[in-house]
Amino acid sequence: MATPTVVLVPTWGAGHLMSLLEAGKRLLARAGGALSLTVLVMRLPSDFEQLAAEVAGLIRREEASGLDVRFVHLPAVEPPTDTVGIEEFVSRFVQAHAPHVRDAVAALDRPVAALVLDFFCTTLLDVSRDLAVPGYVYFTSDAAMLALMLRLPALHEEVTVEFEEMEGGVDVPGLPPVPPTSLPTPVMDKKNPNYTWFVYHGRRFAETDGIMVNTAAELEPSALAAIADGRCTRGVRAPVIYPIGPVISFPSPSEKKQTSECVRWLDAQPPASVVLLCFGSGGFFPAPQAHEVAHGLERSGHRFLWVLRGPPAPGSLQPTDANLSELLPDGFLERTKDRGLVWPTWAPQKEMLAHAAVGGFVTHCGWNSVLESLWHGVPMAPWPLYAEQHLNAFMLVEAMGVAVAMEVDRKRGNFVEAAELERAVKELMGGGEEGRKAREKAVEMKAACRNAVEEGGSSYSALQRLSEELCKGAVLDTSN
Ligand SMILES: COc1cc(-c2[o+]c3cc(O)cc([O-])c3cc2O[C@@H]2O[C@H](CO)[C@H](O)[C@H](O)[C@H]2O)cc(OC)c1O
Ligand SMILES: O=c1ccn([C@@H]2O[C@H](COP(=O)(O)OP(=O)(O)O)[C@@H](O)[C@H]2O)c(=O)[nH]1
Repeated sequence: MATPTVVLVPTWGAGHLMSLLEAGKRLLARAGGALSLTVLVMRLPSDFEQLAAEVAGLIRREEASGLDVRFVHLPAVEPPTDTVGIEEFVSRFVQAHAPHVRDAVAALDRPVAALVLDFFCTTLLDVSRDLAVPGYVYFTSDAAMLALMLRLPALHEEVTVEFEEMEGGVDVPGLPPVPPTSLPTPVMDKKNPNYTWFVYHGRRFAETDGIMVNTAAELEPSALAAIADGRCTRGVRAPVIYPIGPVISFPSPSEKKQTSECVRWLDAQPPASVVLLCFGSGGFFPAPQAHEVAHGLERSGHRFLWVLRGPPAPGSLQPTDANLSELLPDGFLERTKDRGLVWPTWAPQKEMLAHAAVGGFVTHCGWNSVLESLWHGVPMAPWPLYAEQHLNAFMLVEAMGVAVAMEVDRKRGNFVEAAELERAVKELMGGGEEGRKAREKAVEMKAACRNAVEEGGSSYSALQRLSEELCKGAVLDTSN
């Protein structure tokens, strides 16, 4: 019999595709040759040209890796043109692929052990049901966000006004009461279709055979316990949760490129002396905000490495390389040249966080960035920008204690004043009690992350359980 296959259905964001693929490869390793991977690839619309090229590059690298991973390209679909945001767009674009997903899975020449769907793809649970194949979700973000999404269908009924208008914090079991201003962007506006899609996905998560989540039991014990106990899904069966993280994909030695100039700059700095600022695949600053950051960094007196991107070109969602003379105050680069570097393009973030010179991280709180920071024991100052990042920021400070608080004005486009950045950087890099505690906690989390994925660790064992579960059910024939 051909090796049974696990079918992965990713979406394409930087933090989604790589993460799901890496999780799939770890599952293969645990199955010891008893499973293979099939990845269904959706053709991106023409305005995602740059992203499509990155996805194609990634697929070429994986195909050359010698692992049992096959890529199946799905026929193109007409993208929806009347959507209001990324959440609605991705959900409807994926939904339009359902017949192609069904045909592609039914046509596979090997038994299918399961469909593993990115969290925007829950409409495809209908396909798994139709083909009688187990359906799982891979959740690329944290257990806190998962708890909120599972709780959302009931919260929607209980809270009849906008969350911002309610008294007190939002009740999500396993989390401290969540200030409405820390909710993910789509949850801030109930009339928006993005919100409706989030309620939909939250409801469908409870129908899965299991949810793999990119966290470790030791990082978020309270949120994970609340989900497992059914407190987030009262009245409905609690989904089976597999915390398998941190799932971080590191380049293999053969994939390692030349050392970047920004990493060489770090080589010349003292240990734990540099604050790194980097804002994910989508973060950028217009000139007024860049000026505030520059003044804040200059006044902090600390060494810095600042990854600064400029606004996207018209019709694109991706930041451009920064034009530093347009974005920065006059004379800033000259005045700070002995202790700072502004890097205007994509940066090797994982390598930078691994560097001994980096002592703190001002981050947009994308979950992959958070995990990379914890993996290296680097404490953070949160500057959330979009998606679920405000919730992540809240959890990093209030529940995990690995970050110092920073005031971000969400009503002014997540604006941070120079004086506030200066204060937070001083706290993070030296200064007071809050910074000291965050540094201590980050070191604890580093050990927890590494233990979790080692043989016998909590995430290793969760992946082992899942792999056994999938191998047991992998005799399904979808061909009839
Ligand atoms: C699929 O393509 C993209 C997805 C996102 C995106 O959008 C998003 C919207 C939300 O309201 C909540 C989210 O959690 C979310 C997540 C998300 O992608 C990133 O996912 C990471 C792991 O979950 C991470 O936590 C980041 O914070 C998210 O930004 C965004 C995007 O372009 C920026 C896509 O192309
Ligand atoms: O200049 C950059 C910006 C981002 N990243 C990587 O891109 C991913 C971003 O994922 P995250 O979930 O943090 O945020 P998103 O970009 O999805 O909002 C992380 O692996 C980062 O290390 C990087 O390598 N260089």
